[in-house]
Amino acid sequence: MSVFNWALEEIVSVFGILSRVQWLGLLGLFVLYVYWSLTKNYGVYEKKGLFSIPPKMIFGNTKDLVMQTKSMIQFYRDIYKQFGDRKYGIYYDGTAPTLIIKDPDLIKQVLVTDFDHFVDFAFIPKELAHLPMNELGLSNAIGDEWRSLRTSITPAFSLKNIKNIGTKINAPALDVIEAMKRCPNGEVDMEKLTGHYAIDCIGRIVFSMDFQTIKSDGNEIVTNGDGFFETWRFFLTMSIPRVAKLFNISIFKPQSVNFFLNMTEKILQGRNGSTSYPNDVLGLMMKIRDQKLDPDNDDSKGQKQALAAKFMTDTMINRTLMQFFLDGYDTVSALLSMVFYFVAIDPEVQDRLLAEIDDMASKVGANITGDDVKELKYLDQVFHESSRLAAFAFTVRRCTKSWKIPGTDVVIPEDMAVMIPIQGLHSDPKYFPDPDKFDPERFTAENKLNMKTGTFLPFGMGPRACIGMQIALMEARILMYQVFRNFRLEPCEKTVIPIKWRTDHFNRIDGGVKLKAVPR
Ligand code: HEM
Repeated sequence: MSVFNWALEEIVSVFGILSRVQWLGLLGLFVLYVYWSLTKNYGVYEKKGLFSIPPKMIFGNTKDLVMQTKSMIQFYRDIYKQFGDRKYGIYYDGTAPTLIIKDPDLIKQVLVTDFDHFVDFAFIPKELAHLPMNELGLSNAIGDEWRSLRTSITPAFSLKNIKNIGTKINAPALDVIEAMKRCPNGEVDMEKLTGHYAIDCIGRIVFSMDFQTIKSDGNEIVTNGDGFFETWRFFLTMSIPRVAKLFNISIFKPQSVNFFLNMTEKILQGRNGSTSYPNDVLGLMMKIRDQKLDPDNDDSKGQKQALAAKFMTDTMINRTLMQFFLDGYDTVSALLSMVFYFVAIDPEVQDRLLAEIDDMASKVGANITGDDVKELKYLDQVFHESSRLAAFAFTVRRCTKSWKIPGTDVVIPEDMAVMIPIQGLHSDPKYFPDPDKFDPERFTAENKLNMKTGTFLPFGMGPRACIGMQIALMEARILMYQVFRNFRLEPCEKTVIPIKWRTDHFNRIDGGVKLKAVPR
């Protein structure tokens, strides 16, 4: 007797009411139901005239991503190409149809003009967004709550308000230089160093504290920052959110989230007794909470202060502080390490960059300020070109109010995800000729004027664009200035050329960024 027959006999003997044939019928119905629920969405939009890539059961179009047979960057570049000259189409994220938009004008419409229809991010499944374990502050807030929160915390991210930001982060940049000098044979691990730098910058900008991550070559802040993201959690919560909800599986590792929440809570409590407001992001958030922003000196929201204060509770301050570690650490480190990689393997670009930096160094030496560094035009070009090639693969909005695709009768319903394939756009020869070439000339002032809006989106676009962009840019400029003022970077034996993107990370490369730093 086969195991199947035996199992059937057992069931029949336990529930002897149904015959073997009836049981088989029930099983058949169950299988049909599962098949129907896994495929019911496939083909719905195709019938309305939208193009799609034929989906596979369960995976939809995401098999290479879920099985990690392609990097995220390559995956989204390939998906984009498969839509050919079409302006949009349907892409299946597992079983869920997602509108993918390729056309820059439509992208602008979704992200800016018709933002009202696409207020929410769809990175986190809706059913998980409001569980206490996934409450992260701004980036998972939705609808009106997001609007009020964003207005409320925006002044805390304004460079006009974070006084002397350049000078504050010059100290960690100089710490990086000292750490580079200590590296045996000048072999530097730029992923590690930029990671430590990003953490120490958060310490200075947000808390006016020296976390000493660079000096100590890593500490528990780094370990917990690295621990936030676990691939299995990400895929499980994204693909089967109901299971994640049932078993209380959070999107980010709870130990890391709790570590940072406890740390920020202690710092906030320590400050709450004082009547002064230190000049840092935490001080600004406290000013917003207490309605103490001064329109004469601060980039404030004037009479909106009372409303802003309503949302700036201590809990929200804590969660926003934690978000600096979640959103402002790995992003900055991954992109900055790639900046150093691209420059190291392109001696001509490096020569030009060094010339510009030397010119500035002859005037200000090591003590560069935020205003000085903004004058380094070629440095900015290099940063932007790096952020074109090493950008996040995509961003995604959730349709919050049904939306008719212009020029068609197709209506995108509430809750459907709309994906903007950033990496596809950044590598489209129509917008960036010879797209694989690292060419900072694309970002001269003149060429930027000719760049089509909606094609270059390393920080997103519209009201929901990255709130930390100016801070990230400042961190990049200061570190680039100090590194190239002191060293020439070259590839070494451990440098991985050509680029091979990791399959388990958004925008890092296999083998990391190991380079040789030659003192100048
Ligand atoms: C190189 C570094 C960074 C990159 C490439 C980056 C990129 C992005 C992108 C692509 C988005 C989505 C935008 C959209 O869909 O339109 C985003 C959102 C966001 N970023 Fe950044 N980011 C960086 C650094 C930072 C920093 C330093 C912070 C500081 C805390 C930060 C905080 C945020 C937040 C809070 C959001 C969500 C905004 C909202 O929900 O309104 N990011 N970022």
